[in-house]
Amino acid sequence: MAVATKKIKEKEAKIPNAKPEKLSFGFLSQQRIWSRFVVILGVITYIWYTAKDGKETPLAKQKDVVQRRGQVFECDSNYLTEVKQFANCEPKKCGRYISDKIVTTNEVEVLLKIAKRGFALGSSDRGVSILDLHSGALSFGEQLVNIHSFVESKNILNPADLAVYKIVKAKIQHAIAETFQIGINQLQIAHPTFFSRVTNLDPKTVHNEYWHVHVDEDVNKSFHYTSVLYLADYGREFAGGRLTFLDTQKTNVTLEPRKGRVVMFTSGRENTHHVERVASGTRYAMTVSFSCDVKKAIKDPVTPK
Ligand SMILES: O=C(O)CCC(=O)C(=O)O
Ligand SMILES: [Fe+2]
Repeated sequence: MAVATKKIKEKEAKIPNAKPEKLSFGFLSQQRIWSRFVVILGVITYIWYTAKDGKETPLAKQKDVVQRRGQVFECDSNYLTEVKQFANCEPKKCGRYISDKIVTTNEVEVLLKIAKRGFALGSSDRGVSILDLHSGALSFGEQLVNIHSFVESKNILNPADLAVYKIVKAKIQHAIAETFQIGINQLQIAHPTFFSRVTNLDPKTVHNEYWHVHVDEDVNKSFHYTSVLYLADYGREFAGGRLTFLDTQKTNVTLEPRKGRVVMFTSGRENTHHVERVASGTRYAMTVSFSCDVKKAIKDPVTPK
C-alpha cells in the first residue's frame, strides 16, 4: 500500500498540475459504471414506455361527464384515398371524440324502450343480439328475422318514438360534421346502423364473436364515420364491454360506456378497435354509421302497420 502511494506521488511529481488518479473498481472506472447504469436505465425506460401489453389510457371513465373530448392523428392513407373521392368529406384531421351532451336523458330512455321492446320479440340465444330498424333485421336464435313478420312489431316503434330516433340520428350527424369539419349534407346514414344487446353468454358461432379487433371500413366499405350511442352504464349495469382502440404506439385507449355518451370516429385503420367481452349484466348500445357516398344512404325506418 505504502509502495503504491509512493508511486502515485512520484508520477504526480513528474507532471506539473497533475490531478490525482481516479479511484478504480476492478477494470471499470466509477465514471464507466455510472454511464453504463444510465444506459441500462434508459433501455429499461424505453421498453417500459413502448410495451403495449397491459398499458391503457382512458378516453373517459363512466363517471366523467364530458362536453367534448378527443384525440386527433394522421389518417390512414387508404382511408384518405377513399374519402377524398367525395366532395367535402375529408376530415380536417382523423381522430376520435366523445360527448355526453349530444343526447338527452329522455331521448336515451325512448331509444332504450325501443330496443328492449324489439329484443323482447326475439333475440339471439347467444351473447350478442342486434335490431336494425332500417332493414327490419332482428336476431332470433341463431338467425336474423324480419321484425315486420311479427304481429307485435307495431308496438316496437310508434310515431312519437320514431321522431325521437330521427332527432337523435340528426344530432349525431351534426356533431360529426362539426367535429371533423365536413359538409353536413355529405353525411349519409348508412348500413350497418343497429341496436345491440350484449350479455356474457358464450357464442355458438363466430358471427356472435363481437369482441374481435377490427377496422370498421374493412368490415363495410361504406363506413366512413362511425358513431356509437351508449344506452347502459359500464360498471353499474354490466362489467367488461369497454370500447378499446388499439394504438400502434405506447398504449391502448379505453372508453367506458355511459348512458347517453356518444363516441364518434373516423372509420379507417387509425381507429382499429374492439369491444371487450361482457363479463356480466347487459350492455345496450346503438351503432350509427355514416357514409360519404350518397349511393350508400339507407332509408329511415317506418312504423309498422
Ligand atoms: O359497441 C361499441 O362500443 C362498438 C361497436 C362496434 O365496434 C361496431 O359496431 O363496429
Ligand atoms: Fe366497430
